[in-house]
Amino acid sequence: MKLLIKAPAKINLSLDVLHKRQDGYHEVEMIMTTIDLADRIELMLLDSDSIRINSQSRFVPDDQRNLAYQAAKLLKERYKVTKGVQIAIEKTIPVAAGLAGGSSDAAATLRGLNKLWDLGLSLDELAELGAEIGSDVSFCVYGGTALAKGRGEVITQLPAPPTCWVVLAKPFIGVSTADVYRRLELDHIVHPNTADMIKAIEEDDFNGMCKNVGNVLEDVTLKLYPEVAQIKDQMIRFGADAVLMSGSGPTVFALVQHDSRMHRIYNGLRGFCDQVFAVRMLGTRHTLD
Ligand SMILES: C[C@@](CO)(OP(=O)(O)O)[C@H](O)COP(=O)(O)OP(=O)(O)OC[C@H]1O[C@@H](n2ccc(N)nc2=O)[C@H](O)[C@@H]1O
Ligand SMILES: Nc1ncnc2c1ncn2[C@@H]1O[C@H](COP(=O)(O)OP(=O)(O)O)[C@@H](O)[C@H]1O
Repeated sequence: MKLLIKAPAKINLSLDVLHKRQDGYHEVEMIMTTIDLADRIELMLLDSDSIRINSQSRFVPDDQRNLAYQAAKLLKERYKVTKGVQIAIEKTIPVAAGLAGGSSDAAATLRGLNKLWDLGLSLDELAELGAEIGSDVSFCVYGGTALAKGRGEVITQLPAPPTCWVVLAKPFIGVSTADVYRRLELDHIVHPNTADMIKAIEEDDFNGMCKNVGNVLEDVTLKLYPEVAQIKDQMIRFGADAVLMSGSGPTVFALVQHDSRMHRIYNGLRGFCDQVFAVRMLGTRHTLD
């Protein structure tokens, strides 16, 4: 038996850090949404008691370090599953880019194995397990649009954001999330207005959404990699309605309503960046079937 599952990337429409916690993580408030840029995960049932993993990407580990492997191992141990699985990952989401590709692969593996191994778990139960793998995995289990609090695992669903294009540009660098959080100077943060961003989404107010994008990690990554700021400037010059770095970066995204401007930004950045995509946001949450 085989299952094919899509694992979509996320962007952070806003990302605020409230304080550093005793456990070393940061207390966050983030508005996250899934986009139509996805890895494909193929799960094949094995009768032997093993987890095998492969992907063609040279940037992704082919062993127990892979987050999809960790998802399978967690389910297998927690629910004493005696069957195995072969996990094949076809990467499209850029790696270490602030788009949660690894977290989404893990979340898709949790959703898929729930079915393949016939575990009967709810999305809430899968999201709780996901938090043991990484801070962004719980959100990725649900997908859609949400407010994420705690270290990222406390999820409140929101409606789909106003319709627009998302043009993503990834420079030729990868960023370590841990390093970016470590360098964040908590006393010098300009906090985004999360409440106003939620209001804009709830009222389907595109201009309000654009006005309230903000990411406190942006300054840290911009200082380390000036090319990220250059991409932002170019997107603005090409007519973006709003521009922001996603997560810890280095991917930058533009929100834009008009098709002609989307094309101008996309064509203007191609060749200048490692990878460029023009996609839509995915409004709806995942379901279990
Ligand atoms: C910044 C964000 C925004 O969505 O995403 P990415 O840029 O990674 O996509 C997330 O907060 C990243 O989530 P994720 O990548 O799952 O983080 P984890 O694996 O749990 O943690 C990696 C490291 O980041 C730091 N970390 C992460 C989350 C958090 N709330 N506080 C932290 O300080 C910790 O140092 C941790 O060791
Ligand atoms: N399935 C996976 N896909 C991508 N990266 C993975 C995966 N499993 C483990 N990783 C590791 O996780 C790190 C962060 O990957 P990723 O989730 O793409 O980035 P980000 O945390 O910036 O969203 C990478 O350096 C990679 O080695």
